[in-house]
Amino acid sequence: MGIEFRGVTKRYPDGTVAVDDLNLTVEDGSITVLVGPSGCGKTTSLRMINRMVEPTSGQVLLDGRDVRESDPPALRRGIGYVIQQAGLFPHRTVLDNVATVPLLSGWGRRKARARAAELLELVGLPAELGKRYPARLSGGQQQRVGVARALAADSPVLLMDEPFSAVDPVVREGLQDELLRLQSQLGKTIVFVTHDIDEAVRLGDRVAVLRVGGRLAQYGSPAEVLRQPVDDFVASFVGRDRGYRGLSFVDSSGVAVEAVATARTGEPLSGPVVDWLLAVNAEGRPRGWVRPGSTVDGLLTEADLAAGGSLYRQGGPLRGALDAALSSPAGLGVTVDDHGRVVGVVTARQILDVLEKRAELEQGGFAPEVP
Ligand SMILES: Nc1ncnc2c1ncn2[C@@H]1O[C@H](COP(=O)(O)OP(=O)(O)OP(=O)(O)O)[C@@H](O)[C@H]1O
Repeated sequence: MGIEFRGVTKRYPDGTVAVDDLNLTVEDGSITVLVGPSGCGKTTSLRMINRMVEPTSGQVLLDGRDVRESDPPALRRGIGYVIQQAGLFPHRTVLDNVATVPLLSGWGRRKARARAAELLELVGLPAELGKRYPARLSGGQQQRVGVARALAADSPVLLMDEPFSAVDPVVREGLQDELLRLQSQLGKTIVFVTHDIDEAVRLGDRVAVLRVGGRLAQYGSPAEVLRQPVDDFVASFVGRDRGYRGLSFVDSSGVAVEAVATARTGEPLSGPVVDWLLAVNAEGRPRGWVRPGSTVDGLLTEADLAAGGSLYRQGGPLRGALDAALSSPAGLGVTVDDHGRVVGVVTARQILDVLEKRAELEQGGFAPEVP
């Protein structure tokens, strides 16, 4: 179910123009992220979709129909909505929180609770948490309940207003992964508001960058926004290391992975260590590096190793490959397969060469060879 903003302006009674002539199409089944600094009109835009805020002029269309044709309470019941700090009812159990919308929609109590239990499982919460009150959950768990509650409407549209901003960065990453996993199963039309550009590029199929005054600055894929910001505002908003972060959207299959000398932990070394040796365990998974010139008495153990850098999956994003190379004590980024076994290594130099070639092609210097 697509959403379209057509020339939408919102002027609050005190004269504040929160959203100024917004034109934006949210594709069916995609995640569109509204991102921008505080006060740029993200929340106002989101709330005009479910009529919690009415536009001063222009139209918001849901599946081609002006939302003003729908009765607001019915419209809101049919659109999932998740807010910061989950907004759970404190005096209802987790299960009853999630069952709220099905109950409001006239489901019987048993059926609504059964559905709520399924949804808790779907968002990765153990069933026994259903009996608790929200105050007895961690922040991350509360957010999951908030997501489960929004999914209970079983609507094709989900509005999410800074749903993960109150939790710490590690929990937030987990919640983001979970949302992407759910989305790959459910294929909802999601409009997600955040002020965090990293979150925006991680989650969004498309990213709308808004500037203060409620004007759309740029609307495009995460890669476009990072690599081709339309102006200084977008460039500074997406940040200084946007070039590096843009590598998240380039796959590393063009980088030739080279063989690496390895040694097994738990076995003796076969001779003097001249070059860096990658230590692997019996399953072929990397454990760290043996420095050149090291001597090992008896069997190679973890205590003999320099800690390894980050690993990256073969063919995964270039950002991971470059990070693996830069964080490796040997200057060699370790490539692993889907089972975590060593495939080989790459250097930062190889990665930069691939990037330079791409840039030349993109600038139209050379046409790609057609076999
Ligand atoms: N009810 C209101 N009355 C008057 N002005 C409002 C009202 N709600 C929001 N505003 C103003 O409209 C502008 C946009 O607010 P909005 O909450 O949509 O922005 P936002 O991008 O979501 O901000 P934040 O990231 O800080 O939540 C701000 O200047 C805000 O102060």
